[in-house]
Amino acid sequence: MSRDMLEFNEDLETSADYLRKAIPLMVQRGIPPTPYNYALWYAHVQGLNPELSRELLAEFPVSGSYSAKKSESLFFKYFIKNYLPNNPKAQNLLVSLVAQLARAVARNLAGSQQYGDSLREARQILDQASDPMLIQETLSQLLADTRAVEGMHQEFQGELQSARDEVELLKQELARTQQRALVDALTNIPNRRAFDHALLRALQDPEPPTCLLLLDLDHFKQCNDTFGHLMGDRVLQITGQLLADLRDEQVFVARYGGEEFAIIVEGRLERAVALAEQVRKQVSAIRFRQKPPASGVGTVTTSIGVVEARAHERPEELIERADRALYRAKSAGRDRVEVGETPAAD
Ligand SMILES: Nc1nc2c(ncn2[C@@H]2O[C@H](COP(=O)(O)OP(=O)(O)OP(=O)(O)O)[C@@H](O)[C@H]2O)c(=O)[nH]1
Repeated sequence: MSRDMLEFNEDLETSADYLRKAIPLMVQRGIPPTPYNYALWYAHVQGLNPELSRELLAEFPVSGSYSAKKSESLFFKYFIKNYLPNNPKAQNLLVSLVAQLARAVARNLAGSQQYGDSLREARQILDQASDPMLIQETLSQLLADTRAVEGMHQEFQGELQSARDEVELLKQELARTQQRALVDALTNIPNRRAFDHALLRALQDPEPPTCLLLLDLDHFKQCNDTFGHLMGDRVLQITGQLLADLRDEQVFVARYGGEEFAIIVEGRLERAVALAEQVRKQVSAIRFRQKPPASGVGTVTTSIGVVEARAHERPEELIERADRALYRAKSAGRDRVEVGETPAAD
């Protein structure tokens, strides 16, 4: 989870406790109970985002004056923009959820205040009353008020529960969005962005060594020109599927872009080279047909550059070396695997 993310997965008791802590802080500063403000101060007492807390306390000191604009911009910064990037559906859901919760809290607060008043009133009467009828009446009234407030709290708990359910739906929606952002739409395998993350992660751990394979389909322009762009897409999909079938704990595959693919192997160079040879052969075995009335059968080959990472090598350096090896494979006639300089060459 990025440190910008705010999570709301506490149980009912804890969330009610957070609200109880947030409200006096808002009252102290004369902050109106708007949805934005509830969300901000709730997140502050939750204490999970020190940056938000710092900024909130700096913008709204006890003696300072309230500004709706400032509060709105903080809400957008910490909730909408960072929490749900590029997902208007989830953003709208979140806004309506906060508004709904704020209404529930306001109702609950007003009810509690009324109950407090009726308790005080009852106490005054009981302190002075000597008439048993009046005492009886006051106690009955108190009992009725207590029941009413109990009911109201139950309703509030129900509203908190339904808010929790909605937050759960929002989280699932967010997870789906994040997942979609990491998958290539045509081949359904991880995309360049996912590859960047995976390579960075792999390089952080020196053991086992990390190898990188860069694959580029040969003369793919010609394939598109002869068989049509749709068939070209199909070839990319088949290649993606073929690579996906190679995946295991140590092998990560991705569409690197266009007609290029990448494979990260967490293991020795020998294993990576063997895998590259296997892929090269499998790709060259792919057959595809022109649409009737044409009857040509197409084949495709691939050139592959393979390198093993050096100690502390940065991703861009490793990619650059794999790219150089790939370029050599192309220059040497294509449909071949070229291995970059080994770590020992340094
Ligand atoms: N069908 C299809 N073609 C694509 C896609 N992405 C890139 N291409 C095509 O891939 C071709 C790549 O061509 P070039 O970079 O000239 O390379 P090449 O023809 O493969 O030749 P070499 O790499 O030198 O062997 C271009 O014609 C692109 O239009 C895609 O998603 N679908």
